[in-house]
Amino acid sequence: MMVHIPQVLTPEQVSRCREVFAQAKWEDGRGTAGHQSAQVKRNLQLPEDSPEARELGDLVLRGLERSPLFISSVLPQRVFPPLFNRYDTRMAFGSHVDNAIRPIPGTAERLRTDVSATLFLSEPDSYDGGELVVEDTYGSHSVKLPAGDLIVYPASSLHHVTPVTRGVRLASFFWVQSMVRDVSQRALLFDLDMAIVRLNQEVPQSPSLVMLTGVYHNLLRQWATP
Ligand SMILES: O=C(O)CCC(=O)C(=O)O
Ligand SMILES: [Fe+2]
Repeated sequence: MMVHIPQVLTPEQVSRCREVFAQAKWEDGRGTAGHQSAQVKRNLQLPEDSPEARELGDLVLRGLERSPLFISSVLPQRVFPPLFNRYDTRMAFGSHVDNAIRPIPGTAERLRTDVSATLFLSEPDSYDGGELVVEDTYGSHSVKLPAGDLIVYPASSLHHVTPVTRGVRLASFFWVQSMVRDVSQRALLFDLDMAIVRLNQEVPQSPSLVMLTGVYHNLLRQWATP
């Protein structure tokens, strides 16, 4: 299940990110990669514990909290502090699966990565290449979104970023531990939630809304580990 979540950041917030990026010290992205992905990763990142990553990470986290589509599709339990990457011309990230467990920087805790996320921060016409390509059982999906938009996809998916052939691709990326670990259960809850929202618009007083909302919460009660 891939979900496109538009406008998690406003154009002003995207501009603030680019302003900070222009002054920041970037480091080799291989520092946070696992053994296999380090071999195919060619990009730059802001250091995890830098004040820049913390300031911009907070912007992203606040954007996520305001997004009903993010909450409904991901059912977040914990969000990894957002990281930021940059692909200059000729940089790319080959095919890999993200590490299942990640230490949360600055804490003794760890997060299970159920959902992976990329928030695009460069306008699509400012660079060529740099598509995020995600494989699932229905084939491969190529994603390049307007600055400020987010894509979420199962962290279990093989994915890669194609080489940037012109310009610079900037993004935020992070992982989420979901209250519902199983992707097919999450997808069912998301479909049900969207159907309830639609029915509420089409037939606002429908008695079926009460029953369907009950089914939603009772499924969540069975499947969620809050
Ligand atoms: O840059 C992206 O869109 C994805 C980055 C990624 O796959 C990773 O850091 O694991
Ligand atoms: Fe990845």
